Amino acid sequence: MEEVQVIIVGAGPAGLATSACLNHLKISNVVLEREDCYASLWKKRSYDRLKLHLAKEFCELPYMPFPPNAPTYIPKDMFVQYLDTYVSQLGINPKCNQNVKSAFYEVDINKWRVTVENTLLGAQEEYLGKFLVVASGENSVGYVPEVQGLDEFKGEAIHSSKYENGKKYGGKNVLVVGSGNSGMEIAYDLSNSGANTSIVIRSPVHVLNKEIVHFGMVSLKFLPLNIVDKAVVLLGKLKYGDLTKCGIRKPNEGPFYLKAAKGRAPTIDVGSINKIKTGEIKVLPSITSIDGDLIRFQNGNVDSYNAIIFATGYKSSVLNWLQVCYI
Ligand SMILES: NC(=O)C1=CN([C@@H]2O[C@H](COP(=O)(O)OP(=O)(O)OC[C@H]3O[C@@H](n4cnc5c(N)ncnc54)[C@H](OP(=O)(O)O)[C@@H]3O)[C@@H](O)[C@H]2O)C=CC1
Ligand SMILES: O=C(O)C(=O)Cc1c[nH]c2ccccc12
Repeated sequence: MEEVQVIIVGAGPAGLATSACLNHLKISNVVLEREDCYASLWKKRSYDRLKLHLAKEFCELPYMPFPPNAPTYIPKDMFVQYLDTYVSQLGINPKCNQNVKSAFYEVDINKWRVTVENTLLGAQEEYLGKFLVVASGENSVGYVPEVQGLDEFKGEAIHSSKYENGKKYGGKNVLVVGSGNSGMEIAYDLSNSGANTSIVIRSPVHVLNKEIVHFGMVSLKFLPLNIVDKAVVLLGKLKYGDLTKCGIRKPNEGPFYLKAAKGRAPTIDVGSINKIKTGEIKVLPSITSIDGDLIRFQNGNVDSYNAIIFATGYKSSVLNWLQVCYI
């Protein structure tokens, strides 16, 4: 049993940054990580062409700015290098292969008791701490919806977290399901690799580009959110025109409101919108069923596909282990 002031669950950027701040204040802490490395989503479950969508000044962690010569939008590998340097320079010592099974607050001793399975040893370990920080992320477990016939689908079906690049999909009919940032960018990547690409867009979504988002982020320092939302929606309309005829509807609420209130980020266009406009990427409504290699859609379309990439988002795992919630 190890006792510290603060137990941090999750060694992604948020958990690492929390540990760095506590180290700076000389407050004892431990970072527990389920995977065999820190920043596992960045290292193992993100596609090759990924770059941060927000400018570097909005993505740096405490005590370590990006160097002035770093590009404005940091590519994935550079962000991973940055995190490696961060961990070594700020004295962070994440404990990997530590799968948190339960965390509850013991009222008698005023401490959190966290039970962990050491997945290397298969043994159970315990930690006690005055504070618990949940930094296990919103993107913990890939979510794939239930679709009638999916189990017998004749082609390949993967979650977006397993997608690296489009190399092997050239000439294939590929369906991307989901129009969040992963889905839109993967569709673009597939199309660039010569795949006949379609994308399912089932709900309204804001489409902006990174320059408009940057303008919004800077404006938020001076202006209220509803004004910034109006301005960025207008800029989006000037840039892209009316996308409803392409099958992309706009939500009623603004993009920064939706990010702040519901955690839903706008889709940052990296080139897919132009491909949708030219018909290189085909937009489809929800899937109704799958039969062999045939996929049926809500508008009555039926087509044959070689692969499906489910860019349908993630589920948080916190409710699986957090027993008492004082938040
Ligand atoms: N460069 C960057 O900074 C990047 C950042 N990200 C971020 O990572 C996070 C995760 O992104 P992402 O992986 O795109 O996941 P998201 O949760 O953002 O998007 C999931 C998408 O899948 C759709 N969906 C879910 N179930 C179905 C279904 N049954 N049929 C059709 N569509 C469905 C959702 O639609 P609905 O709204 O209808 O549920 C939504 O459009 C986000 O915050 C995103 O912004 C991602 C990629 C790159
Ligand atoms: O990480 C994401 O969800 C992004 O795509 C970048 C992002 C973070 N916060 C935002 C607020 C408005 C627009 C995009 C983002």
